[in-house]
Amino acid sequence: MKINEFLKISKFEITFLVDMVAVAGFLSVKSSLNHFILLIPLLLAGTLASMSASIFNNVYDMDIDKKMKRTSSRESIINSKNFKTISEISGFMLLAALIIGIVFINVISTIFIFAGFVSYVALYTMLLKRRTSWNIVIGGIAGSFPALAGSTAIFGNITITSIFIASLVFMWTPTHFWTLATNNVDDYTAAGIPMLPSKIGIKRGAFWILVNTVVLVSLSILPFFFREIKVGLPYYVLAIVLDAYLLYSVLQPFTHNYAKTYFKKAFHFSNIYLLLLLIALFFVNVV
Ligand code: HEM
Ligand SMILES: CC(C)=CCC/C(C)=C/CC/C(C)=C/COP(=O)(O)OP(=O)(O)O
Repeated sequence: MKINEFLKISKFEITFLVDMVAVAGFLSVKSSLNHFILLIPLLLAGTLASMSASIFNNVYDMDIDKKMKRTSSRESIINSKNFKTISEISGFMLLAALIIGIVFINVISTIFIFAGFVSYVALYTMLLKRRTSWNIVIGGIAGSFPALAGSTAIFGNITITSIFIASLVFMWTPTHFWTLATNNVDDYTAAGIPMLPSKIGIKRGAFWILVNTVVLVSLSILPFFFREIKVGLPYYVLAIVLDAYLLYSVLQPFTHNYAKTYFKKAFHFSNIYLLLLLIALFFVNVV
C-alpha cells in the first residue's frame, strides 16, 4: 500500500481537524510553557486513534462503500484480500495510542481518546449509521471527545471552555455532514443508508441544516454573554465574521433552487469555519 493510499483510508484530513480540536481543548487550560511538551504525546495518541478508527470504519463499511461513487475507489485499497492485515495494523495503532496516553499523558485523557474511537467505530459506524437518520447527530459526539482529551491532558480536569469546544464540534457536525450528504443523496439511497437528506428530501434537509446552523451560531456566541467561557479577543472577532458567512452559506440553497453546488460550498466552508474558530481559541490565554 502506498503512503497516499494509507492516508486516504485513514482519513488524514479529518484526523488533522480532530487534532486541532484536541489542541484547542489543551490550550483552554491555563498552564505554563513546560506543560506544552504534553502536546506531543497528545497529538501522537490522538492521531493514531483517529486514523485507526477511520480504518476500522472503512473495513466495516466495505460493503456499502463500493455502492457509493464518493467511496467506491477505496475498494482498490481495502478489500476482501487484505482487510484482515489492515485491521491488525489498525488494532496496533489503537494499542499504541492507548499506551502512549497512559505512559506519557494520564488515564483520564486516554479514556477520552478511547471514547472518541468507540463512539466513531461502535456507536456511529456499527450501531447507528445504517439504522437511523439520527446517526450523525448522536455519532457526532465522536468529534467532541478530542476536546475533553486535550483539556484533561495536563491536570486531568475538564474546563467550562473545553465543554464549550466539545459542544461546538457536536453542533457543528450536522451542518458539516448534512451539506455533504445532500450532495450525495443518490449515493446514500443506493447504499440504503438513512442519511437525513436522503430520507426527507433536499428541500426539507436544507431547512434542518439551517435550523442546526442557527443553533450552532447561537452556541458559538455564548462567550459574549458568559465570561466564564474563556475565549480571547481573536475568537470574539472571528466568531461574528464566520457565523455570518456560515449562515449566508446555508441560506444560499434557498435562493438558488437548492442547487447542489451551494451545499458543496457550504460543506467546504464548514471545515474552514471550524478550523479558524479552533485556531482563534489557541490564543485564549494570550490575547
Ligand atoms: C459523525 C460525525 C461525522 C461524519 C458523519 C462526517 C462525515 C464526513 C464525510 C462523509 C466526509 C467526506 C470524506 C470523503 O469523502 O473522503 C467528511 C470530510 C471531512 N470531515 Fe467529517 N464527519 C464527521 C465528523 C467530523 C469531525 C468531528 C471532524 C473534525 C473535527 C470532521 C472533519 C472533516 C474534514 C476536515 C473533512 C475533509 C473535507 C475535505 O476532504 O475537503 N468531520 N466528513
Ligand atoms: C479521539 C478520536 C479517535 C476521535 C474520532 C473522531 C473522528 C475521527 C470523527 C470523524 C467521524 C467521521 C469522519 C465520520 C465519517 O464516517 P463515514 O463512514 O460517514 O464517512 P465515509 O462515508 O466517508 O466513510
